[in-house]
Amino acid sequence: TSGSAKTTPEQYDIQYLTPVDIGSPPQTLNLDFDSGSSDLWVFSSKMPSNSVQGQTIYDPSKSKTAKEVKGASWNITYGDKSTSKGVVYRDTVTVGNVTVQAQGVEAATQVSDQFTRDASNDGLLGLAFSGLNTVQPQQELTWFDNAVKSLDHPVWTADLKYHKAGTYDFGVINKSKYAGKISYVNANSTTGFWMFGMSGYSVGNSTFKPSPFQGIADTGTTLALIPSPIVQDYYKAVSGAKVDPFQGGYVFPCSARLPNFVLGIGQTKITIPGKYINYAPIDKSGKTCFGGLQSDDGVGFSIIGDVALKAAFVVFDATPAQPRLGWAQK
Ligand SMILES: Cc1ccc(-c2noc([C@H]3C[C@@H](O)CN3)n2)cc1F
Repeated sequence: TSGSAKTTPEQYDIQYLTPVDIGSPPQTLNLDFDSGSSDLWVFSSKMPSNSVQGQTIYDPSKSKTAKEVKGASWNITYGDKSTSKGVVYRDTVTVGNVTVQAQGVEAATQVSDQFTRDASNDGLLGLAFSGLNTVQPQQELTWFDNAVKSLDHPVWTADLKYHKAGTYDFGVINKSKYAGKISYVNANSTTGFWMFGMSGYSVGNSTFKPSPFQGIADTGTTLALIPSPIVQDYYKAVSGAKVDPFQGGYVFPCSARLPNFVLGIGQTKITIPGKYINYAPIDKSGKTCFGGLQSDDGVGFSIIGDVALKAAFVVFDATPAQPRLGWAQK
């Protein structure tokens, strides 16, 4: 089998939400597909009502196929320190006409305020490696790891777009979605992440600078967090750019012209258009804007999030002997 699901950006492409059918009859929730984590968790009927503000909840008592996983619990913290936790059911989960029976569905009993405030996000579907799953005493597999046995190929692809809907495909590499050839690099999955090496970068039309660094492909992170010397080099070319400690990174006048940023990955180069890096105004005045490229200081590796991923067609190839990431222009 193979399948395709449309994914739709929230304002400023802060995250992309994808419809998922859970249970029988199907309850459709819009989830944040996150290649940087490995829990499938949802807003649920088990939460206090005041922490549900506009989201769609999963109610296992209304699903004929839901079975509680007795004694199981989960608890997760994301990069921005937001958290959620709860109990576990197994139920039928369908994404883009690919169905998994008895998928671990983690029903939230509590979520932090950042989740409650995001009315369009009904939970997350983790697409990192299952070793990062937080369910105790026994880890659950990700939806993809359960689906892979029935997929034509052990792959899924991300075709995210700037300010418009894209697609996640499972089990197939759709040639109509990219241009030229796909360039593959090995992924180091021992970290549980889709970790890979980049060879260097260039700013605008300048010469390519060899500067090897490691990063993770993270569909759940909005921006691209890369080594600070590279970020410094980029914003040197943006008039009026400066680090604003109160905003937590580089800002610049919204009227500034932003150069393209090129990432060297394997045999290919991915060009991130300057307009993707003019991420969003910091306030309603629209005078000052926040950069889509920021420093990865404090993380330990770079986080190649949506600002970069939306400039490419990305293949997450989970071939057991050697996972790898494929990159193509589009
Ligand atoms: C309110 C909220 C907060 C965080 C996230 C979130 N989703 O994916 C990620 C990144 C960071 C790393 O944790 C794994 N991938 N962060 C989503 C939210 F809706």
